[in-house]
Amino acid sequence: MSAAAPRRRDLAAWLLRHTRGLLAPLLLAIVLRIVGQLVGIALLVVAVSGVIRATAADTAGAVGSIVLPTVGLLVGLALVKAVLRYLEQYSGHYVAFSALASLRRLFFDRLAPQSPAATDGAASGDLSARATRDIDRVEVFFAHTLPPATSAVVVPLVAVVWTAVVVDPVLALVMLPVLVLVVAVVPFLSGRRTWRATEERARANGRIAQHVSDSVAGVREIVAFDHTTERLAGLDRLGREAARSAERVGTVAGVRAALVQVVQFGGLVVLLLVGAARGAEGTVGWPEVATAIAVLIGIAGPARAVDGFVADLDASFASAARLFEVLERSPVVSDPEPAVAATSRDGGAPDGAAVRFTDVEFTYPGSLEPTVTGVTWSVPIGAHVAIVGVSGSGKSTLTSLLARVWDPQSGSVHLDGVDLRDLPLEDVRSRVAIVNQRPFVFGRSMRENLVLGAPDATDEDVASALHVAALDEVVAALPQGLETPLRERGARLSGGQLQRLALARAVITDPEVLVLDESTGALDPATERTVRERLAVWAGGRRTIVEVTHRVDQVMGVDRVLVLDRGAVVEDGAPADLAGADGPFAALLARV
Ligand SMILES: Nc1ncnc2c1ncn2[C@@H]1O[C@H](COP(=O)(O)OP(=O)(O)OP(=O)(O)O)[C@@H](O)[C@H]1O
Repeated sequence: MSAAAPRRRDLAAWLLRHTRGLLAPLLLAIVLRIVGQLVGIALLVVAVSGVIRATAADTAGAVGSIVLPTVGLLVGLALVKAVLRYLEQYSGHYVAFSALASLRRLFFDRLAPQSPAATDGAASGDLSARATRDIDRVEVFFAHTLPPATSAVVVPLVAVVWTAVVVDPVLALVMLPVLVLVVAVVPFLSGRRTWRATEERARANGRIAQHVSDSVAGVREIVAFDHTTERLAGLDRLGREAARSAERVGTVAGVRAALVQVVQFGGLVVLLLVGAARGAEGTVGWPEVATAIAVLIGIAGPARAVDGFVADLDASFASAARLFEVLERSPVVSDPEPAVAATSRDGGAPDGAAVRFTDVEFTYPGSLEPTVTGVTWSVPIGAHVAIVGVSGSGKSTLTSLLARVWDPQSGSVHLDGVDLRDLPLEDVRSRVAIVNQRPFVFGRSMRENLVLGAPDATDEDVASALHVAALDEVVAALPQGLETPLRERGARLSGGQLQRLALARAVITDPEVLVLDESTGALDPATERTVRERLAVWAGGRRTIVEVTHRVDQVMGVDRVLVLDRGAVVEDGAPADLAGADGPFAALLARV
């Protein structure tokens, strides 16, 4: 994760930077709110002054001539306030939801190049919580922070200045400390502790999301191994942790809200006493005192908004910090700078190698030992090579380096004579296709899953890919054929069908290099034979196939075999030669 936790000021600047285009509607929301709240105070003042003037009138006619225009003015102000409120809410939420949409886009945009470091085997539940719940929480920052924060300062100030000028400066002076306490002091009491508890609550919620998503994904194992009680106990424990931090946040928020009330009502009492004293001196009359009280009551709501949003704002910043962590992480691999034009497949390496590893060394982040060490190896264009070796010897890692999922710390990997780091990533992705051990399918139709990497594929391309993967007959037997809906993770497919779909999905992209990472292991021997034969026809000596497998007996027909042991090449040659030698490959064969 990121080195240092960002400060709130940095987070606010960061959020605004990513949503710069929304500043105009945000400003509009602020202005509308300020004007609307001033109109609200005016409503109170007009009503109070109307009542005072009416009580002073001595005839029914005089009362009517005061009340009727006052009521008319009140109705007019109320309508204006209602329209302003609607427009403020509209623009505020327009800003908030547009900001959320762009943060969501940004989240996936930044996450993709961090894969697999940030995603593999990692907290997918926690990541989902960040992409949904945390982004939603940031809404508070846009819709419920800047407008109320600005109006909480501006509206009371305007009202107090108006009181000083129009009503009485001493009464206005009494209001000032109340405002300072309510807007600038009480809401920030115990801020650091609450912020820490809020951050902890956000992290605890992330852990709960992770626990639940693991439990759902692993429900079969949980039931099979009778692990339900332990999972529930784990969930309870996480729930209690989240509740403890929520309680700390809630307690402080409650105390602060009570203090704000005390200060505001205390202010009213003081204003009344000062007003009475000045009334007794004859400096001001009761109408002025009543007007000042109306103003203080009118600004109570806008001023209290600061305390109202501070707790939510903490939660919003805690969520923003969790987003920041993901969005600002460096990508694992990135495009070359300046961008290099994609090389054509006719360019070719001078030595005719489709793939060349030169003294490659690679250590996973956080690992102490290198997983791949000193690997020098090349694969001729059009060859079918196999990588074998015991479990954990680094076979899959080697294919990840070949597809530039990772970059080696030293040495280089060349595709058609060009260092992978000098090729645009898009180019590498389109020229090298990997079929993983655990392919993922989306909850869409079989066709949509098949053409994932080749959205413009024709029916002919689809039919040919299905044929290579020996999936044509399977699809033909399905009542809905290719339109058969699949469930996420391929729940409606057998393991072998899933592998063949993944193979067809790679073949249809017409890659130069096809990497098969134990991707036929779930096929029955007859189907596997068919797939191998068809793949050979498809490759036609032009496309290169790199296959990782444990089934060493199946690789006797390939052109070359690379034997890995603890990340190093221990043998490299034609399978028949290696089988005849008394080396590691022969030893692996003997174990079959
Ligand atoms: N993302 C990762 N982070 C840290 N270590 C990893 C990661 N992926 C794999 N490893 C480690 O690297 C080593 C080689 O793993 P790799 O998957 O490349 O081996 P393999 O030969 O393909 O194994 P298998 O035949 O079991 O699939 C293992 O010790 C593994 O634990």
